[in-house]
Amino acid sequence: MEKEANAREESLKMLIKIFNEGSYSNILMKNLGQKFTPLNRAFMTELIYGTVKWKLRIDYIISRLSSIKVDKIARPILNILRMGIYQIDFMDKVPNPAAVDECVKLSKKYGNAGSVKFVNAILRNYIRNHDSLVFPDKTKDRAKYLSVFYSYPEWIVKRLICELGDEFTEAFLRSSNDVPPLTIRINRLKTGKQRLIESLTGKGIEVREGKYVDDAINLKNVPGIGNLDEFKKGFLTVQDESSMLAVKVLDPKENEFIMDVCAAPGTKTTYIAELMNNKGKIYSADLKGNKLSLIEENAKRLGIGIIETHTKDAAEYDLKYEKKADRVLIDAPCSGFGIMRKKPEIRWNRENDDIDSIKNVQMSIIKTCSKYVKQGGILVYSTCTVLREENIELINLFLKENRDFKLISICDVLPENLMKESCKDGYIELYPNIDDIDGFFIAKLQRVD
Ligand SMILES: C[S@@+](CC[C@H](N)C(=O)[O-])C[C@H]1O[C@@H](n2cnc3c(N)ncnc32)[C@H](O)[C@@H]1O
Repeated sequence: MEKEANAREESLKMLIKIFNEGSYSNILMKNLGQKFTPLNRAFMTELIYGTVKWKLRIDYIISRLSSIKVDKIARPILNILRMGIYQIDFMDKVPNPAAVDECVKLSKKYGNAGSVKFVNAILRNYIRNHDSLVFPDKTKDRAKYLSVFYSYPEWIVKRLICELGDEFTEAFLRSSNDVPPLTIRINRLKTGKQRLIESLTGKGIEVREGKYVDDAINLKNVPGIGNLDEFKKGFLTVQDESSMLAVKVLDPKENEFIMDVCAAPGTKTTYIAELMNNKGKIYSADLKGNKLSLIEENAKRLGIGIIETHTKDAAEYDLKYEKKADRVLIDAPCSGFGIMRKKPEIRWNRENDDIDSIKNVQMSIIKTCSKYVKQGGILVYSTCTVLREENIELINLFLKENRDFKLISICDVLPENLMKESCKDGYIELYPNIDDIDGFFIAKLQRVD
């Protein structure tokens, strides 16, 4: 019990870091180390990710119950309330009285007698009147309703409705709140699929083969992936199938020269190297020099020796590489709306005005790095977002001004069960609600002048 109380307090501290200091939930969880039992880690993971995801809906609930405006409630107390409402609404295993008691205990420590009363009253009131809670009217203001009910900022909902339509947006928002499986990629330089599956199942881990990529395995009941021997020995890498598909579309070959220009932390760079059988050369660069060590550590762990890392702004031209690369991968910085299942705070960290500046960076990068592609060579542009203005619309704008590039079919490199109309036109849009993997965009271009 004592341990569980600590888990709640640590969760509170992490929520304050996420909401008030812009920290990322996955990085905070990774840094927890061995401080908590696997059971408590699982509890904290659900509590933190869940509270972050459902913040807007929870704040709406608080606003209906509280006489104090949500933004006037002291930060720790507000986050205690958020955790309490999340437990009452979503964590069936926590009895409601226990959720209230634990929140009251926390508010004693982080507030005063008034806050204890306040937290107690709001949570008990919510339990009593849970069923009579009224959400915004879905027939009057669809965007507002979707925003509150599924817990996304209204501007994101509006943008999505504009691009994807009403029904599709609702399905997308719903599934972007799901908990995704933990997907890993087998490192075939070091092990085989059967061998890895056997050693993981031998540890009580539930294993299911990937849906689209032969190198993908979905795992359940993993007690901390970084602690597994299989991880330490470099037999696997955590990677979603969408991200693997971008590399499948790039289709790297042994002894080629490949440029991955937005590469950190190197998930795709290292897959490229594995598919090249660790033969050839990979230029792997990122704007943020402090992230290069992640690529280098990953490469070392996986037994890869063909990667050269560089700190480089991909929007700045380097004449040295003009028409030198067999293939260039631009895994562009983007709004990230395709991966909100894994990084729920993305929705709170972006603003409407950010999209235009993101698009400007994407366009500068593609204009610059396309120059590195040799005659007949390949350029793959990918993002982890579903906004078409960052995806196919951006590619079409680029192609208008760059007649020496054309989109080419990707039917030959994708599995049958993923074939979509657009694949023959050289691109694919992936959605969690349709394809059951991260939302992604992948386009394949060839230099043809
Ligand atoms: C989507 S992430 C890349 C993920 C990576 N490809 C992987 O699979 O592990 C985009 C990366 O682009 C980097 N970035 C942002 N702006 C950049 C720029 N102007 N030039 C190069 N890299 C940039 C970010 O630091 C970030 O690491």
